[in-house]
Amino acid sequence: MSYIEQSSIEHTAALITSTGDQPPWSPEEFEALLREKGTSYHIYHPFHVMMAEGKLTREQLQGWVANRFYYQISIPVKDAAILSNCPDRAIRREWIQRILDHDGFEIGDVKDPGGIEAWVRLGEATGLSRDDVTSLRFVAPATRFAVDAYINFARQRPWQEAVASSLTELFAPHIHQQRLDTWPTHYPWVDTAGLQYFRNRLTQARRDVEHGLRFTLDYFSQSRAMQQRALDILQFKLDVLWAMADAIMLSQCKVAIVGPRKGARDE
Ligand SMILES: O=C(O)c1cc(C(=O)O)c2c(n1)C(=O)C(=O)c1cc(C(=O)O)[nH]c1-2
Repeated sequence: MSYIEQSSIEHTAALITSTGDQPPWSPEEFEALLREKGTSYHIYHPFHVMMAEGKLTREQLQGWVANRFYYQISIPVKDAAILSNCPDRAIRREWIQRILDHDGFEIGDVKDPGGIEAWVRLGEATGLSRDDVTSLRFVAPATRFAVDAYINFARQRPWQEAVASSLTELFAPHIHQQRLDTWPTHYPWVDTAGLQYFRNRLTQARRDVEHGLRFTLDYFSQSRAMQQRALDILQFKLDVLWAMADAIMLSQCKVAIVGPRKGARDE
């Protein structure tokens, strides 16, 4: 059964009322199980391991940045889907900050270009042009499929499930810090000003996850079955990130073996 079939709205309702054989885990046990999922975070994917060890070529690092831009522009769309499904004003007031973080804003004298713009500057710091990044011409088809699965999940599933799917951010500060620590040594040709995106996310991700985790621990604690559902959702999102890394790695291999796809890189 697929993630989505497994979790029809009727099924979610059944999970709430299900007594099951076992009582719910305590909040501490449940949180520990969510955190244990970090063992399959994409920081352990061979492509990210190579990145951290300085083994990527310039073209491979550029390929990662260009592909990841599709994730960057999709995050606020995903967050807008959550807002559109959520009737709870208090949740929406907190959640909307995520869209501002990525899209940026200008309110009176206060301006923030936002995370998407910071990612374009990261691309420029690696030697790509703004158009190389924003045109999406280097994005591999399977990267789109993986990222679109995440957007579709947020559109189609109850907003509480979509909130839980953001919890991979529990593990994100570590990978951002790893890049800040290793890139200047391994990839000295990358302008360090371009690493600002990673610096910004250290605090933003911790704040986001504090909110998302508090909500998930509370909402999904009504039964053991619901807690298991939250763990499965987190696994789905880990798989999205892993699949994205697979897609990026394979697209870089193909470039090396058979040359660029027509319409990409040779333009
Ligand atoms: O660079 C990364 O490895 C990484 C991972 C993740 C994540 O774990 O989902 C996010 C980000 N970065 C990130 O920058 C970001 O803004 C973000 C938002 C979300 C989300 O699910 O809402 N994940 C992530």
